[in-house]
Amino acid sequence: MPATAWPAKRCHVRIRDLNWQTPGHRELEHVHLTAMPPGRPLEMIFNFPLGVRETCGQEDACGPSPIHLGVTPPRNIHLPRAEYIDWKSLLKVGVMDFITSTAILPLLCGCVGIFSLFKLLQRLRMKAYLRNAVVVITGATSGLGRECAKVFYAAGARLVLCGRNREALDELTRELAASQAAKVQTHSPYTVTFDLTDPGTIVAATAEILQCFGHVDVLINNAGVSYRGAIVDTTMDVDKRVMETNYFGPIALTKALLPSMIQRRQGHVVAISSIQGKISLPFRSAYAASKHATQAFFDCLRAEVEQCGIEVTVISPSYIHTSLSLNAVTADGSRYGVMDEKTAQGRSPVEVARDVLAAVGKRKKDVILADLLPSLAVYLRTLAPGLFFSLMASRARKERKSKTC
Ligand SMILES: NC(=O)C1=CN([C@@H]2O[C@H](COP(=O)(O)OP(=O)(O)OC[C@H]3O[C@@H](n4cnc5c(N)ncnc54)[C@H](OP(=O)(O)O)[C@@H]3O)[C@@H](O)[C@H]2O)C=CC1
Ligand SMILES: CCCCCCCCCCCCCCCC(=O)OCC(=O)COP(=O)(O)O
Repeated sequence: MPATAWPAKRCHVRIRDLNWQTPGHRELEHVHLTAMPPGRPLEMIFNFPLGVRETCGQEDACGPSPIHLGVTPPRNIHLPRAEYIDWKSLLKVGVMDFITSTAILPLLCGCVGIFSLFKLLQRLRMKAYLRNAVVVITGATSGLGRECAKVFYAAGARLVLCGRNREALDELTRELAASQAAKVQTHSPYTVTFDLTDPGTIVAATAEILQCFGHVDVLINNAGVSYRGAIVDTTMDVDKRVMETNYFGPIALTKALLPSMIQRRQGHVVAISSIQGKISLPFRSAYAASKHATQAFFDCLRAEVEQCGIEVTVISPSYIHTSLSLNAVTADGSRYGVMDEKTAQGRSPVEVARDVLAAVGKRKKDVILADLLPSLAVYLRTLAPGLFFSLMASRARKERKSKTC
């Protein structure tokens, strides 16, 4: 359509943010340029405002109406080159061309095939790694430890279940024996009772385990206790108790088993830490400190024993629905005894146990098991510490207020 057929009415021309005038100073309104590879005739869509009816060389057009000008834009209409090209449409056409071209389909199929094969091999390797492996789990009487016992049992591991409560360990053993879910050959677990705050019992338990099995393939340091209290009110005995349970106990157990692992040039040490091993929350001082120490110790260990063929995995979960808050110790050493809302809303321990199994099977080094907010908090602590500390201070003010009011 020649330029003379453009609407006689005064309209505005708008191309993205550009206003420009047509030859003869007639203004068009809402002209949209569509796909126009260089050298192709210009196509314009005249989009008249509601209520304005106009004949744009077509029958009574109202609203968007494409007009193929059949000419290149007049010289006195200056449009930047980019405005001539609808990149989206061009990209779509390009991608479709690329996909339907002869090479890409076989290439895509090949990639999917290789990826599936890789995943299959990874699963087989993981299964082989855990089948018949001697796996020691501390804190198996409750929460995450109990669920870990179930998933590692179903994977065919030879379990050593540790805890302070013999009855609870026996009950778990009966439950495992009654479960039918396993697809592989399972092994009746061995149970050992000891208290992580008592170094003597740790040494004796290690000797018992090594005497019975000869070696340990995987040690899962899961047992732990949390804490609720203000630093100013907390006795040193409480700080020590939390550190003994969460830090000194697990490292004593690890050190007791390490020589046999080094001798075999094989073994895997797992630490169930916490997001609070990476960030510190107010009124959790003893717990956060013990988890930070755990993270640091096992990071050092990983570096030191890598050349001996020993793997170290630190797992940092966010809230899990267990008895952790109920069992937490308070500033004066008494049991907190409250199921916190955040704990109750936490992930199911079954799911977390499956993630632990996968992390161990894949020999991961450091795993965060958390939603977006706690994960972001970890990065914020590193990238914008000032902002993170302000957020924590305001959290402390709010929490203190809710306690006193
Ligand atoms: N729940 C959560 O929100 C989160 C938990 N974690 C971590 O997960 C791990 C498991 O805790 P979870 O299952 O949640 O809590 P639970 O309280 O349910 O389980 C804790 C386990 O640790 C054992 N334990 C505690 N003190 C000792 C001790 N002195 N000696 C030997 N065993 C002891 C308990 O044994 P007993 O039955 O004898 O008391 C119990 O089996 C902990 O390390 C915790 O820090 C990490 C992030 C979040
Ligand atoms: C860019 C925006 C970033 C926004 C970040 C805001 C910071 C918000 C703070 C989030 C804190 C998450 C805390 C998670 C704590 C946690 O998961 O702890 C796990 C435990 O070990 C639980 O133990 P507890 O005894 O405390 O129940």
